[in-house]
Amino acid sequence: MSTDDTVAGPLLGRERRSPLRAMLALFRSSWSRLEPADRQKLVNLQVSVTQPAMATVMLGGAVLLVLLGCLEALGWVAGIGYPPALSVVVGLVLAFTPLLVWYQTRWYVRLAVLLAYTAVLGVFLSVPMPGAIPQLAFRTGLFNMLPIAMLALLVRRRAMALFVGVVLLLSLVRVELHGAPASGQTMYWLYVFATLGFGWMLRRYRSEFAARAYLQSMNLWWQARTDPLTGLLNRSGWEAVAAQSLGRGTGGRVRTRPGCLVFLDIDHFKQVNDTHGHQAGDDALAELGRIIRSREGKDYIAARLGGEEFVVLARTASLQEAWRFAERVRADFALAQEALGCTLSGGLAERQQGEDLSSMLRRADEALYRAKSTGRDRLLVAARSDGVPHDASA
Ligand SMILES: Nc1nc2c(ncn2[C@@H]2O[C@H](COP(=O)(O)OP(=O)(O)OP(=O)(O)O)[C@@H](O)[C@H]2O)c(=O)[nH]1
Repeated sequence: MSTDDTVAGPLLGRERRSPLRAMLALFRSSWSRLEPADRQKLVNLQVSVTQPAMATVMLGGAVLLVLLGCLEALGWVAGIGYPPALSVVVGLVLAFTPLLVWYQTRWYVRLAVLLAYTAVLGVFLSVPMPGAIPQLAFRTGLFNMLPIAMLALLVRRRAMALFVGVVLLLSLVRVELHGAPASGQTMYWLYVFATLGFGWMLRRYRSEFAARAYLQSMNLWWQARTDPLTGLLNRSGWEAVAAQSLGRGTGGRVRTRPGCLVFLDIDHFKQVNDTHGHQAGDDALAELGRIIRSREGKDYIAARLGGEEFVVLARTASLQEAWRFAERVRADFALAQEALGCTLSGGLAERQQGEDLSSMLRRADEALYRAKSTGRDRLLVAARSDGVPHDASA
């Protein structure tokens, strides 16, 4: 899960809607609500889950071909023109393809193996040799189990499209070479398209289910890491998101701006609670959250750490930009809370080479402490760790 997304909408519970609307909703996939990075993660996750099932289905098809070859040799079932021994040998060779699907890491190689496997199995199960007796209805039925299972298991759209192409091509070749089974061409194509349709539906269901479960888990993740009063991240959410964001590069470009941390704390908040009541205190906290959200810039990660302490990591801001942001928040808050006379103090720390989050937080906290002890209602910038003082307001 990419942790720098915004909150992912309401929880997806059991939605009450008409059956028709529920069916149509399957066509508006929840995938569209996922960020590209999350989609990629979900694709990888689904591939890893469906891979063993896919390998098992492929092994099953190969075993079926060996079995048919043996039964044909015994004269228990009618053949379609291929020597039974060849069916057995081809079946045994195909039995190794699941290993390739299992161990091969490149998806397009796996797909090529699957397509080749499908073509070969399709020929031996349902495309007869020209001139052979077309005892085909049940054989084709057996083969068409494969598209249903594979479409339910294929994850990537391109893979699905190519797979459908191979199945249609096989069906076409078979009709061209030998006509449709006794039930007739119309019935045959209905059968083929119903097979593909059901397979596609299963795949749709699977990926929709995965996307919804993923969105649910993302929602729960954010709920557990969001402060309900202010809508900002809570401490654990901020630590996770901010630490991850600090560690992340800027896509190969050298970051010229170091980033800053702003630590804000409402002055005499206990007094606000004691004098005007807890609700007035809550309102002041919510107001500060709203102001921070309205003033924060791109790449800002804001949180309520607890009580009346707020923190903002301005990932790519210069000290001057962070200062201007904090100053606007301080002024907006003083204005909004004029009636209560509620003010804000803050400490700012500019990130130093290789500095981690806890060190920035500690320095900003020291600056905040100095702002509090020198009169409150002000911002101060932390000295660098080598002791050189900063002056961002200049
Ligand atoms: N209304 C409300 N009050 C809270 C909440 N969380 C913590 N507080 C109160 O915030 C107050 C914090 O008080 P102090 O830590 O003494 O800080 P202060 O009074 O702001 O003093 P300075 O920070 O030194 O200016 C306490 O009275 C807490 O009960 C909350 O969610 N809502």
